[in-house]
Amino acid sequence: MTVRAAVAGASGYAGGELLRLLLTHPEVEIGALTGDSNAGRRLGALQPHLLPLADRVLSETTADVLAAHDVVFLALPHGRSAAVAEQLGPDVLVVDMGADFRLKDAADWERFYGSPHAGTWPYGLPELPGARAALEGSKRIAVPGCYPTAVSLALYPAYAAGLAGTEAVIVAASGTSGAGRTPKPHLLGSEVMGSMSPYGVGGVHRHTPEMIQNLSAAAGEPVTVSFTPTLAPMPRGILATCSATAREGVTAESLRAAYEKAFADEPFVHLLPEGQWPATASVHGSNAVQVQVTHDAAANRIIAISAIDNLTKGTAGGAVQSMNLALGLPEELGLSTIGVAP
Ligand SMILES: NC(=O)C1=CN([C@@H]2O[C@H](COP(=O)(O)OP(=O)(O)OC[C@H]3O[C@@H](n4cnc5c(N)ncnc54)[C@H](OP(=O)(O)O)[C@@H]3O)[C@@H](O)[C@H]2O)C=CC1
Ligand SMILES: CC(=O)N[C@@H](CCC(=O)OP(=O)(O)O)C(=O)O
Repeated sequence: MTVRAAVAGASGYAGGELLRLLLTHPEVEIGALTGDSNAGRRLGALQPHLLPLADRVLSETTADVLAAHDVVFLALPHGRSAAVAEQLGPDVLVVDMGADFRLKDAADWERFYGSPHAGTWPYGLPELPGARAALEGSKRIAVPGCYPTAVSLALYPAYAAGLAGTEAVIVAASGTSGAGRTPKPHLLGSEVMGSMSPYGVGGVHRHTPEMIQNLSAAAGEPVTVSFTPTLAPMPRGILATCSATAREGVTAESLRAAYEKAFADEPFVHLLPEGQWPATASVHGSNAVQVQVTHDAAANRIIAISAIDNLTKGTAGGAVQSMNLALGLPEELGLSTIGVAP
């Protein structure tokens, strides 16, 4: 089976990472590439690391250009996907890497994104309970946000096994590519290098309701999330440090057993050996997720830490993994767990 794939947002970071993966996917042929301000430019001038596509010229992002493909990936800013998606036919597989179709609760969407809710699509985090069944054969996929990917994978086994209290506290560090390619003063090298800084503090970050949605579903009861993101002086990577009160009787051993069971058959999620902790450098450019968990007995808290590459498992790799499931291809096709180090 060869599928023809179009990529909208090919000049951005998420679109560039997606193309890097699609170039080595054995069943994908790369079709139309589109941009906005960069329409008309050669991809080689914008994504020089994608040598085989250097002479491709970006088109305008219109439904006409994107239609007539088997798969359309939308790597566009929030709120831009829905208008394009609604013009694409029901037979086209549409994979939205933005947020437009992630949230189930319309009120949450309106509160955090400030626009009318477009709808909800099957959620592209296959590792969550029940997610694979919803993705298989689907023609619409909502790829998760990068922080919710890291946090949900770190904590869902503890919630699914009934081991964690319902108030999760998360501090996560992200590399600057998480903020996209549009220039902003706080992303200047001189602002970021040699410094770490929090942002979106106090329950206002738009990924908070997405984490609540995932963890509450795993727990079977409402979970609250206190989420503090921080910007780290590195181009890629997320390290999510997550904690919750341990329910009575929880030990490091019972936690480990729950996580071993949850991840036993997962091709991309790796519970590290005891005593070894996740590091962003270990998953650079790979679709792997590193997780470690323990019980802080003195504070009676579960501590779960994950590392992902925000551009790979955090968006483009998750999109390809979900596409594979939707098309009935092997889930791991075109994806690697091999990183780049040092
Ligand atoms: N970066 C990350 O780690 C992650 C990103 N995502 C999501 O992926 C999507 C893209 O993010 P990212 O690549 O980081 O962002 P970038 O800013 O790097 O890229 C944005 C892309 O969208 C295009 N674009 C901008 N405005 C419009 C518009 N009005 N209509 C059509 N196209 C437009 C840009 O085109 P041009 O350059 O030609 O103007 C560019 O190709 C976002 O929804 C983001 O939330 C999800 C998870 C992680
Ligand atoms: C460092 C940084 O700024 N990160 C982005 C997360 C981007 C992302 O993954 O997610 P979306 O698809 O929801 O935009 C942020 O905090 O807004």
